[in-house]
Amino acid sequence: MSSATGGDRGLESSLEASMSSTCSYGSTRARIFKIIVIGDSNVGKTCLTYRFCTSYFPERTEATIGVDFRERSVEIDGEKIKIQLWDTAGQERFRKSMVQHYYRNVHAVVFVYDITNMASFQSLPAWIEECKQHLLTNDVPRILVGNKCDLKDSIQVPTDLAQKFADAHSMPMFETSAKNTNDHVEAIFMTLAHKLKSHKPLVLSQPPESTVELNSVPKTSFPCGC
Ligand SMILES: Nc1nc2c(ncn2[C@@H]2O[C@H](COP(=O)(O)OP(=O)(O)OP(=O)(O)O)[C@@H](O)[C@H]2O)c(=O)[nH]1
Ligand SMILES: [Mg+2]
Repeated sequence: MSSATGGDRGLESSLEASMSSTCSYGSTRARIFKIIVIGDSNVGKTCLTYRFCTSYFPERTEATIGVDFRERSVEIDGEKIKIQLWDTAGQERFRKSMVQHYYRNVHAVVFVYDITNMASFQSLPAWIEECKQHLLTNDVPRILVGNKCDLKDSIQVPTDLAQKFADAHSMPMFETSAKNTNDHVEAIFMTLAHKLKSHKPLVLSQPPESTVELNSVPKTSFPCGC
């Protein structure tokens, strides 16, 4: 895992380098998909990305400062793909200087809210607006994830409300728990990876923005299984 905070030129350069769209596995080139994970502080972005990339739930997390990267290589239909998750800071003071980097060459966006925290759900329009302001069009696949569904007694955001919101924004919606081992975290990111993989780049050696053509996301849902 690597991380970056604002003001560090070295890290900024490595950030730019990490944005290339392919990497080598021996003689094979693998496509890299950059997925940004955004949402309010404390919703569980770091835990979700950990769960997918390491299979573990971190016992203790600190508020993310700037952005952390986690990667996982997967094989889909015989093709090696690198999924690069950008775990962004939810706190305004920890994200300001890095925001312009998040949105460059993004292949997909994961919006996260906490199902036990209505305010985190109500913040979603602001996160969507921020994406718009950074010129992310609706062609970039986006999914909505309600986290912490293991906390059944504290639910504040009903599934049907979240589903309506997701439908209104043409996003698939998933409820999950980074804490529970069998709560779809793997399936959620793999669904996204399948979607990205099915969009063949036009020319592999071009920069990502001109090589990946992405279609709009169908309406699907994946409510909490716990
Ligand atoms: N019960 C439960 N707690 C969770 C879950 N996911 C995260 N948490 C807890 O929620 C708190 C915040 O988790 P983080 O992953 O650090 O939140 P974040 O969204 O990355 O926060 P920022 O980095 O500040 O933006 C931690 O105490 C986690 O242990 C979950 O699925 N269930
Ligand atoms: Mg975090």
